[in-house]
Amino acid sequence: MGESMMAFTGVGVVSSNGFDSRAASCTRRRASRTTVRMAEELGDSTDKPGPLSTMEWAKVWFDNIRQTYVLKTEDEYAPQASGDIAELQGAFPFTLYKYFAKLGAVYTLAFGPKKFYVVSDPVVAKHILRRKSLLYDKGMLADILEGIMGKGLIPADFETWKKRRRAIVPGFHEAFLNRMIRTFSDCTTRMKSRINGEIDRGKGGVVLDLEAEYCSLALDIIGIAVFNYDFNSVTSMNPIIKAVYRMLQEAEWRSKFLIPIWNVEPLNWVVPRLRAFREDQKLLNDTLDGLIEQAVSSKSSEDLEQLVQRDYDNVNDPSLLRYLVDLRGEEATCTQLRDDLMTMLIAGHETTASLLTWATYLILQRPDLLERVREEVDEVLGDSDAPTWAQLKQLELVPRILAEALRLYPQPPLLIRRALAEDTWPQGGGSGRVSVKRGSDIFISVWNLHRSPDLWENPLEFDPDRWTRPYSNPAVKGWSGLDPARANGLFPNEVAADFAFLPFGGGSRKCVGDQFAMLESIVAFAVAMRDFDMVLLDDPEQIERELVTGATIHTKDGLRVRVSPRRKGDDRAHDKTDLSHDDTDSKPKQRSALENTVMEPSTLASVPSNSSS
Ligand code: HEM
Repeated sequence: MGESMMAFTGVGVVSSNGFDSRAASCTRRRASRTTVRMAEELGDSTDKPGPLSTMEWAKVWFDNIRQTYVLKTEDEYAPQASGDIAELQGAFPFTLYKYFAKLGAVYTLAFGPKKFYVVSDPVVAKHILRRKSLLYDKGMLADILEGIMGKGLIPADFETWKKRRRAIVPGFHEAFLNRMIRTFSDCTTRMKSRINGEIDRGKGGVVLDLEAEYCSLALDIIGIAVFNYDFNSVTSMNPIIKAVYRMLQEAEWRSKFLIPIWNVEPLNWVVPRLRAFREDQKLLNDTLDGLIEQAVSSKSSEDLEQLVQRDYDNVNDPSLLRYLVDLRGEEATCTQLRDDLMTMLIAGHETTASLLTWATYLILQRPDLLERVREEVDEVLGDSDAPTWAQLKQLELVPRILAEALRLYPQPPLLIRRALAEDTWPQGGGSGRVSVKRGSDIFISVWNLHRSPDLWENPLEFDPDRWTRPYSNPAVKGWSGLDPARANGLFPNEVAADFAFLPFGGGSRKCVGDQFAMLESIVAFAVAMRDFDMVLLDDPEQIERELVTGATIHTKDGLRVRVSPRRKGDDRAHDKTDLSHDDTDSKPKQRSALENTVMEPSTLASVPSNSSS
């Protein structure tokens, strides 16, 4: 099934992922606040119902088959989409948008014994992700990822998740993030030097696949941040890097595969693909085990308060592994630590690379915005390759561009949940209140939410300045609209748009690495835009037509860009072809490409105005 897997603190800024990283002296209060906050995020449900038994599953599937194929009746509450399953493979999230236009903000899809609710409504999304989060788990996503991430945060059972989340979230404290800014700039500088080397060899310009460049950059950064291991994939390739890439591809492939054949143990030794995966997994596990053993052998048990006061500028190993091993009171087995690390490696790698890819793709079609970005970055960072947190906080347009890239290309485009108890959803913009049974599978379509004409002005337009203008639609009952004043931090998040914008999810399962990822992307994007002139070589309309998706959204064959050193002022006045796809005309080109990809505006107009009833 083509569903997807998947998910700033400054001094005095409260992080939205459950951790308030104020001054170090507040640490004890902060630790208990993490627990309180977590309780709040778990919503107003009281107990977490357990997973379904085999007998319960048999009944759910029997009822689905009976309703869909024997009685041929629709769900009592939500319209049902009918379509060719082949149409859904590969382009699944985008196809869901077409059905959204026809059927509204909540509808169902049926395949064999399976039935899915597709939700494109911010009020219902908030209900599921935040208000009643205890009534839902990750369902199919956990089934798919367990073989890769074990009991890491994404597929873990509830008790393990609660314990590990409580340990991991405070690990992204201010001193750690501050130290990571140095890692972001060091790795970005390394990428820059390599590109400059290629440019020199190419006599002034070179054609690069920027998607691959950003992928290497993000891998190097996450390796250092999570387990203090430098893959150095920006400049080299070795068996471990290859194994990581194949593991990521496997996670992506499994997320699209209908039958979980990898759960049939003997097949893992017979099917070549699964056998190769096992070998990669062993290589990677051995490497991680070695790093974990090393960390454990030099363990220095400390309280959270002491850990966040460490002099991160001077420690040899600033990694999350070091923090998790040293954290007193949350001791974990080596296997658990490995699962934690593997989960963060996978969750934090391609997501960030995709964000950088799409932000670059979008800005290269808007020379007017590129000029503004360069003005901002020149003014705030000057020529520095080592920005400070204080400088990063002064950037305004860059974070808005990244937020807008995440709006148009959310990573992942779908969030997956399963109802563990009967529940009735609020009306929101839908045509009526929907009741779901225990065992119902749900896709929250972030792609649809982010492009809904009910929730955004000119939803398909790349308009980073929208994040400065309030927007509301009283017809979507219970939705408080976009209010830039609610964006409490360096970038607009789900709170600013009241769950119409879910770049990092929301509620108790919200991304733990949101601020890390945004800081990383701000550094890399700002430096790349400041220092290079780039020309998009492929036709944006074709790129849009051929989007590929799994856990993240990719171009079909990479983002081909001609890169040369940035020419400033007079130099550039002599040659106007270096800035972007077509910089002779500063009118936005973005809109038409986006419109052609997914849905005609006329179709959009026919989206039932969910809002009226
Ligand atoms: C631009 C980059 C990123 C994006 C767009 C992103 C997006 C997301 C989203 C949407 C979720 C929620 C999934 C759900 O509710 O089902 C999530 C969860 C998660 N993310 Fe991220 N993420 C990014 C970077 C990172 C990084 C850098 C890390 C780690 C260093 C990370 C670690 C995680 C983990 C562990 C979870 C699971 C949390 C839980 O279930 O408690 N992510 N991410």
